[in-house]
Amino acid sequence: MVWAAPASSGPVTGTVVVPGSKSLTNRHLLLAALADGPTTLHRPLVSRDAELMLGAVQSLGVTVERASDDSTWVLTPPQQLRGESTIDCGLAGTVLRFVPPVAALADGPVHFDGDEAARTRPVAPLLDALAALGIQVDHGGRNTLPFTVSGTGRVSGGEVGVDASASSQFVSALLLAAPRFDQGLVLRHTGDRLPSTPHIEMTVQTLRAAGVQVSEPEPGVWRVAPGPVRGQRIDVEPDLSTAAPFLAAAAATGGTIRVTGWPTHTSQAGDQMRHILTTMGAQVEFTETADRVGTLTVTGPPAGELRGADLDLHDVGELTPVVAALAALAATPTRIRGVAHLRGHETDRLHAIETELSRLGGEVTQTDDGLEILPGRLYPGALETYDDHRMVMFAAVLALGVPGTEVLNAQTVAKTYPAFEQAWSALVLGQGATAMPERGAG
Ligand SMILES: O=C(O)C1=C[C@@H](OP(=O)(O)O)[C@@H](O)[C@H](O)C1
Ligand SMILES: C=C(OP(=O)(O)O)C(=O)O
Repeated sequence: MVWAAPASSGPVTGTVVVPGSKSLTNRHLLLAALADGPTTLHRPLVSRDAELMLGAVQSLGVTVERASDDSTWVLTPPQQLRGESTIDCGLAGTVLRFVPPVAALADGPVHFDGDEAARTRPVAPLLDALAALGIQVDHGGRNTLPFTVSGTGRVSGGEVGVDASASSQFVSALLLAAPRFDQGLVLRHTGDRLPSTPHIEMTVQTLRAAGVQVSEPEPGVWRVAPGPVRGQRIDVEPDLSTAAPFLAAAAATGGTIRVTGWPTHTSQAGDQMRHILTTMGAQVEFTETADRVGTLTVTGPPAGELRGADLDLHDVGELTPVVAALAALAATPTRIRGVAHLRGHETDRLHAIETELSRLGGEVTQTDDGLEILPGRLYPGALETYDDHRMVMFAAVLALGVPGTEVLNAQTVAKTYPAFEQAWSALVLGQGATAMPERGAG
């Protein structure tokens, strides 16, 4: 599908309700498979990545009841996780990395495959760690998809190292399954850098909320005690990284965007947009509206006054495409650092951003670990999106300032937000205040 993404004809203003967090939904779905009773998810993300994780846990024997409007999912784990199954990872890092350690607890072989592009996403350090824990993994020497984990119903656990410099998800994956290992796990990160640490903190908090004992005896070492994982009732937070392009729209156009349901305290990377947008000259306000949630309001500076910035996005790499698009609309240069690992995301994101911004005439240079973006006039063109949902969001933000921009294969945004184009167009064209109707409120 070619999407004619709208340009703004003035300040973009409105109230936005974004869908549930991908990272939280998929952690809770996975833990539901390991739990000692049913788990109820209220307002889960309904998107390709969430459906892939749901399909994965169903293949392992979890039963799922979905409310007709998908506002609630109830998951009941089996007595014994089932082998002889096949898992489609699609292009979801969370499925590719989080499910294999759980598959080792199944009672037979579990086969993994996914999209062509997923075969180039890093997974070898995780497979090596599983092998070091005595789990049989067959990958035909490729060290990537497709591979088979031969579950035997139990994993003894113990101590293991993993080099997670390519993805924090290797650490999260091992920690999430660890309470069900006989001896639990002591995990040591062996690499020199560790990206996306808020996502590891999210894993630790999610485990603790399910009654699991987790400690970090020293930086880069985690200890998970063996024990039950409690089935729970969870209200899934909105996805703050999905909120990022909407907030960017206010910043780029001198408009005002309000996002409701913003958690007061959260481990989500998207929360960092508050700091990034303030640095670039926007005004950011948070008003608590109920217990532990509020409304985040971003008001952009007057047209032409958005500033570039020097930003280390190592901890929040998934924000890079949207921030890069915003930087291209700013009045002064931007440097983005600390995100070399984005070369192993849904696509090589540094290459993708450089190529697509250059296509519109933007001045952008890829560095060892990031991007330098200079202000300048942009011209319309048709932007490739590389099967990457965040490249669709990148293109949407750029298009605000470049009338006539087209976005190719825009439906790939369904990885995390199937209704993104409609919500975005309605907001930018001023037709609707709410980007997504609130489902199953209350
Ligand atoms: O654990 C998670 O839910 C995620 C961790 C991060 O991965 P990397 O550490 O590979 O960047 C992040 O970029 C991704 O969008 C989601
Ligand atoms: C890197 C991302 O996804 P994944 O969970 O597939 O790694 C992302 O959503 O930006």
